[in-house]
Amino acid sequence: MAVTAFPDRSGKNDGMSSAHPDPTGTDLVLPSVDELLESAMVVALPMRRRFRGITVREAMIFRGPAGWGEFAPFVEYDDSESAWWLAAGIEAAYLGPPPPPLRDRVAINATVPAVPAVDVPDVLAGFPGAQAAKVKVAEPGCSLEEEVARVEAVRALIPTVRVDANARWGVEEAVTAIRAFGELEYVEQPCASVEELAAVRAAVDTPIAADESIRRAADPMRVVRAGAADVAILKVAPLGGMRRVLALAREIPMDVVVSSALDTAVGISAGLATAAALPGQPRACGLGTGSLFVTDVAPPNPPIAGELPVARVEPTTAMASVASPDRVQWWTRRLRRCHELLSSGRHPATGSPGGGLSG
Ligand SMILES: O=C(O)CCC(=O)C1=CC=C[C@@H](O)[C@@H]1C(=O)O
Ligand SMILES: [Mg+2]
Repeated sequence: MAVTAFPDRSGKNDGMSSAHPDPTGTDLVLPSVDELLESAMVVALPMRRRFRGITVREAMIFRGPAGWGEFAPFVEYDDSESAWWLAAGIEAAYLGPPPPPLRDRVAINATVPAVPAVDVPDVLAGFPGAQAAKVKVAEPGCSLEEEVARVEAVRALIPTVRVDANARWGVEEAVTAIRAFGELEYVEQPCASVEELAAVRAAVDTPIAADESIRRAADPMRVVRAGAADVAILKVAPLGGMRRVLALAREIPMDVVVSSALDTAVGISAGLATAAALPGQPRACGLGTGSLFVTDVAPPNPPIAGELPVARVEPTTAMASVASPDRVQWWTRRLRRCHELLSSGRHPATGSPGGGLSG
């Protein structure tokens, strides 16, 4: 039973999507939840600034024969969606990174939370040498003028600017904002639906990137078939693992940008290993979010000349803020529920004929 490439997530088909079986597929038996819990640690990482509505990032990491894996779906995600993140963590810990690495360093973009323009230089100082920057916009409570000022403050230091609205605009609002921001590399997920992305894409010259329309979709390829985006943002944890991201990247006829799910250094190492296996000259990846943490599960690893090394990570609890007992219990229960979904063989991340992560 091999680790599959990218099975259809819609649940409508019991087979694979047209993704090619991973040529490096390796047999993998789902470890028991008790085995995972033997090495599991739950951390609560303090963040330098509010990002994605949080100031503390909780995560569970565990060790397997191939290294460390991460299980850190955002706390509001349900078990069915969270099970994809567990599949990714188990792949990293029990299979390790996919071959072949085509590079040993990966260019990363700076990530700018929804900060006032005056704070932008301090934020960018955490991403030395970055040649691109992604700016959070459509922040509740921020005026368009404040967001234009944030984008312009970033562009003054890093000319290649992306923005990410996290699906918060309607079509008209998106078009107005995009025109106000001026020259952008792309706009990530301006609206929620594929249809709205297509409408915005038809109305502006700025390229559109799809993120939530891929990582939170029953069928990640629908945005591609609808011609609703120019760039695909791929995240290892929500999409179920490194091999599934690479299989999806082979399927998608557009540039892909591997980005973080606000992972600890463990999850970031999986993202870097994935980006390192992408053919061609990938754009800068959204894998620099370690700079947003005050402490991580491994020593600080700031980018050098805008790049991060592709390397395994050996966490040390000394570096991390171990979570409180009640949060450890919450994550332990969540792991058990998601593991049950995976071991049932009914979850689309496992058990698909021809392979899969299965019990
Ligand atoms: O892409 C980046 O520069 C960093 C990653 C990033 O922006 C995100 C990580 C996790 C969840 C989201 O808030 C956000 C995104 O939507 O891409
Ligand atoms: Mg995004």
